[in-house]
Amino acid sequence: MDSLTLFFTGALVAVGIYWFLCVLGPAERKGKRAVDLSGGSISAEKVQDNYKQYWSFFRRPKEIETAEKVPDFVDTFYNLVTDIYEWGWGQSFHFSPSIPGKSHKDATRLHEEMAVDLIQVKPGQKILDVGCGVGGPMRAIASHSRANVVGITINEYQVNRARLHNKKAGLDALCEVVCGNFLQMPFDDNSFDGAYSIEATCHAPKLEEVYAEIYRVLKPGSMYVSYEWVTTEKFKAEDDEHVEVIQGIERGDALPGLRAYVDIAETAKKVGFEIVKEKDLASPPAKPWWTRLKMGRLAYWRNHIVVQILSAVGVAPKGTVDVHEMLFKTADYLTRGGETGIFSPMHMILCRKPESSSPPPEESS
Ligand SMILES: C=C(CC[C@@H](C)[C@H]1CC[C@H]2C3=CC[C@H]4[C@H](C)[C@@H](O)CC[C@]4(C)[C@H]3CC[C@]12C)C(C)C
Ligand SMILES: C[S@@+](CC[C@H](N)C(=O)[O-])C[C@H]1O[C@@H](n2cnc3c(N)ncnc32)[C@H](O)[C@@H]1O
Repeated sequence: MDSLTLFFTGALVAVGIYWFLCVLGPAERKGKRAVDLSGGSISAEKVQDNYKQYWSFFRRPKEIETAEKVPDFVDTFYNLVTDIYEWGWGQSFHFSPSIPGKSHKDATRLHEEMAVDLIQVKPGQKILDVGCGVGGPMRAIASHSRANVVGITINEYQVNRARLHNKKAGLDALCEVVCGNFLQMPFDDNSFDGAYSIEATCHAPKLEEVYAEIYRVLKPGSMYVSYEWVTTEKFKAEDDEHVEVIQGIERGDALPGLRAYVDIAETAKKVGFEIVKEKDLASPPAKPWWTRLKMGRLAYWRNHIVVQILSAVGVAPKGTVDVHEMLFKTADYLTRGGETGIFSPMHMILCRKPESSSPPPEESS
């Protein structure tokens, strides 16, 4: 073996060890390894077709006419992305402002705890997590508040992941997960002491429908807080670059059209809520939420190579490469949305269901 061959063999072994330790290793601790990437509840051979269907549906979010089909496509989206999210981001599928001196993990947890502090629940009370993902926020919130949390998600694969994580964390006595549509929830009227949604109701084709459902299941006098995805006052519909960024965010995140920040409180009032507080948690002095996305760019390239190799050797389903590429591009649109200030993923609204709840005013036709 000449010295050049020896050098390249050594370099390959070193890269292999680096991948094993730095790529597969840390992900394992988060609960998902690259070699376990799947299409959620979709069988491996159908992942590519499902991705194509998803893409043709959400390519033009503003033109989605059949609102009834949205939850099904959102379900498909989460089958396609859940493992990649867990592998590359962790168990909390949302953003949080950066906090100097704190890790992403701590900043995420503090953002979640703030939600439950705002709705002022007591230990033992029952609260609802609307669009709970694999339950990262639910576990942080249950540990912090000692309230009983019931989470709902449309995606069955996430239900199984969340239940597994709850059990592993020893929190299954406090945390329950239900598979269902948040537009028609399988819960009784006036049955929860509080509710929260973290970056989830943006998937509802009509915000009014999900807010009305949350209002229905809350006990009178109890509170609901939501972190909403919105376009801010800086967004100008006549600016082509703004439109490109917002459409990029909608396509890559299964959104049937982003809402303007002014619509949030209007909709909450319309279904009967009193508005207690409203604040864009992304605005200064909060530190940028998108730095975590920017810092990950090098890791995304590395991940892309890993996904390509795993897909080529048949470990990851065909189509995983397309999904990963879509997320790669989405990360860029989200970063541009943050840097330009035209988009916020954390427009916070805190509402109360009045003590004596008269039915909300009828829509005039
Ligand atoms: C609230 C929603 C999801 C928000 C975020 C949790 C996700 C939005 C974009 C996702 C990602 C983009 C790039 C991926 C990267 C290419 C890959 O290698 C590792 C995973 C990513 C970082 C991934 C992680 C989750 C996001 C940041 C929406 C859907 C309403
Ligand atoms: C971006 S994830 C956020 C998850 C979680 N809140 C978190 O922060 O980790 C959005 C969640 O909303 C859920 N969702 C979207 N549309 C839904 C619907 N119609 N009914 C129930 N859940 C839905 C998705 O399944 C997913 O779990």
